[in-house]
Amino acid sequence: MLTIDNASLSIQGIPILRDVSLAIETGTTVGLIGRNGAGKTTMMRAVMGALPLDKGTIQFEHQALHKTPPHHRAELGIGYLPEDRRLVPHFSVEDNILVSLWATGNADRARLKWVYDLMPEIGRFADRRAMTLSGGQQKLVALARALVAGSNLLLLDEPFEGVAPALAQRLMEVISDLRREHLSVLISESDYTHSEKVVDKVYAIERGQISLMPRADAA
Ligand SMILES: Nc1ncnc2c1ncn2[C@@H]1O[C@H](COP(=O)(O)OP(=O)(O)OP(=O)(O)O)[C@@H](O)[C@H]1O
Repeated sequence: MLTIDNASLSIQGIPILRDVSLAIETGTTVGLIGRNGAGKTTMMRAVMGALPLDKGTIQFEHQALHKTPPHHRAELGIGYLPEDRRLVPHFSVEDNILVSLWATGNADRARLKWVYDLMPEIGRFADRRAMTLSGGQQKLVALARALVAGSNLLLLDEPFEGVAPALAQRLMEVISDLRREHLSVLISESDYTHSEKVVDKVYAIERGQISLMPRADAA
């Protein structure tokens, strides 16, 4: 379970996250919906350890993540799909997928095979350099990289942004299939278009403040 409690964070003295609390129960998929600049990426980066909190805590299982150096995330089974993909252009697709495991010295071939089985289209271009792929294909590769590392928790920052409808549908199928794996997943989106179909609960974020949204089907 991931629990963020009363977390506040500022960048260059400007408050960006204000007293944010959020919980992702193990095996559930949670949405984080907010407009451009609301604080979605900042929140994910705080969980990844790239930005320090001013106050509050981030706990994952029994680990105080806000005190854990960033490179320990792979060991904890935490995978991250950044909004801008961040693939290494000259690396092959497979090396890009495995790069998140190099820090742990654990190039887990079984996990790689599981990802290729989940997304067979990736296996077909595994040897190509990342820079020769389309933007949508690169998004799939970045999701594969997050999945290889993220055996416990996945943070997906706007995975559907700028993706053609057919690929967005495919990404949703892959994310839906993760339910069977008992993975905890956080998906951010600027509106509720895609994630609505795959999430168990949704938080709205606005100017760095977060609230749990009532489910439309709970009325
Ligand atoms: N490095 C930075 N320096 C200054 N301000 C920043 C920095 N990173 C983020 N911010 C500010 O923090 C706020 C939240 O940004 P963030 O990227 O988290 O939003 P977001 O919800 O992910 O938006 P988007 O959908 O546009 O990616 C914005 O007002 C942004 O300008």
